[in-house]
Amino acid sequence: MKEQIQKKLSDSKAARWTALIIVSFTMMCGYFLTDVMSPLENLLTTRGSVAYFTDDTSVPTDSLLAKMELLAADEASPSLTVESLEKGLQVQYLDCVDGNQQVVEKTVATIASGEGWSSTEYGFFSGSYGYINVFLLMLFFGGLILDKMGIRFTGILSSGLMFAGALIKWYALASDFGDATFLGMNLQVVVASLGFSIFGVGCEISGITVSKVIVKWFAGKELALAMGLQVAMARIGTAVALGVSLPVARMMGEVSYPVLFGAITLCIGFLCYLVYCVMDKKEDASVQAARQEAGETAEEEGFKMSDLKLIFCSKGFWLITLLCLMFYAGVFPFLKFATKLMIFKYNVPESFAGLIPALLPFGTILLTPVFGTLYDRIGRGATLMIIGSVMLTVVHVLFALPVMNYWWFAVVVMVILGIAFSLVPSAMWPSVPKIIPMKQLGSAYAIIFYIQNIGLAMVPLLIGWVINDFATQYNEAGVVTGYNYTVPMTIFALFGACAILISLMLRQEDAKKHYGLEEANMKK
Ligand SMILES: NCCCC[C@H](NC(=O)[C@@H](N)CCCCN)C(=O)O
Repeated sequence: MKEQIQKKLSDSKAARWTALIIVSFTMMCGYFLTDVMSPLENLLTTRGSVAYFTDDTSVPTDSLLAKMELLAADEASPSLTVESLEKGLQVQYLDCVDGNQQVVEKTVATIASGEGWSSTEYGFFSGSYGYINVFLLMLFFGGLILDKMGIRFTGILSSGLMFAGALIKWYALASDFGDATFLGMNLQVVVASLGFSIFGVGCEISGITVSKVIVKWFAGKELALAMGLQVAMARIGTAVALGVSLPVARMMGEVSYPVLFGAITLCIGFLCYLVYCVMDKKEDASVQAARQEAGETAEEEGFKMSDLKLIFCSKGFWLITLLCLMFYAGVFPFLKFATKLMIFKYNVPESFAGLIPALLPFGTILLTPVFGTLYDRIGRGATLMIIGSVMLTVVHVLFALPVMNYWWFAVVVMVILGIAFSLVPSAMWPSVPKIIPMKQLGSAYAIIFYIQNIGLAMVPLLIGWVINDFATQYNEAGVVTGYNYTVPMTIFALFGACAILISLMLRQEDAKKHYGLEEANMKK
């Protein structure tokens, strides 16, 4: 009789890659929503509506109407209103071209309404992703819930929270709050930030859940490649958000439409996670059956609070956590301000400005799995993290330079940042299971994400305030004329410098404790 060996579902290549694609899709939708507002900074911080012309230039409608009135002053022209400006309308107005007053003729492509937020309010809103996670310790509890209640319950809860938060954010942006305030802050900013905070809780808890899902299905197999592919799919979400959000908002004349689209995709992501739960149940059943066949009756011991001690006492764990804080503080918050940086520092036309930051996640889509495979097969994880941190620092120093303000230079620098942003995540995340055992992994990822969220919450707040108070340039009439990005970009470079230091310490610690960070992941 042929001997039958009971196999786990995850031993099937098709099954484990299917599970990966499903959970990665849910995360991709989350990443789309995370950055969907980043390219809209300029529109959000514009007061009143803006007329965009077919030649890709734009003028606030108030100023356009004034310039049109000026030209029509001595003619018996009908009185002009914002409502009379519409798509396809040919307008003539007096404008200063090369120092001379000239009559300019243009065609209106679209009218979009700005929200009139200050840079500080925009920074507050961008950081709100992490407020509940940080101040209500939600990520910490999320890790405990994950280790106690399991992957299925936690994933459903967190993807539901992402969807709910996205709906609140959309409601805030689609509604007119007039001049209403809450605790002295623009009410629209407050409600949008509340939605983004709730979404942030869901997105981060989904992140740790998906990490645990991947370790469950891929441990001892293509772990780093799988993690790299999950991150690559997430980056598609970020890239699409950065690339299409502004054109969509301009076309629809409203900042809320890209968010509505994001909320719809999150609903689909939620449904996908339910499908994964069916697979997860089958995997558990197959593991149970395989154990019984092998005569292993003892159940794996559950998570205990005392297990946290092991995590907190590990120096390697703390170094990875601090590296994560510093490295990510130099990337995700930077993306929130990158589109406006392209417009004002590198003079990129507004409709293309989001495409240059979008190069960053696009590059990582290919490179993260490549570096993941490299780590799986050759090792050198700690060294990859050092190289990535050096590149991050160089990039921000180059962005801080007051010279070389050419669009092609910004493209080159962004590509380098893309390589750095592939190197560090593809080596850092698969290194955590080498330091912390599976049983405490949910809590370990949660603590790392928690500390990382302090950066994701506070850095946009800091940079928004710095741009508002130190980088904005005004003319004598108090009108904003441009921005000087030297100080904000120098702050980002400092995060990179800290990341270099920490990654060097991590390699040293690895050599002492033999975590195996420089060794290959795949067992031959
Ligand atoms: N297996 C862990 C993968 C983590 C990927 C990592 N994500 C994060 O660090 C999140 N805490 C923050 C994501 C913010 C955008 N939603 C990544 O590199 O994206």
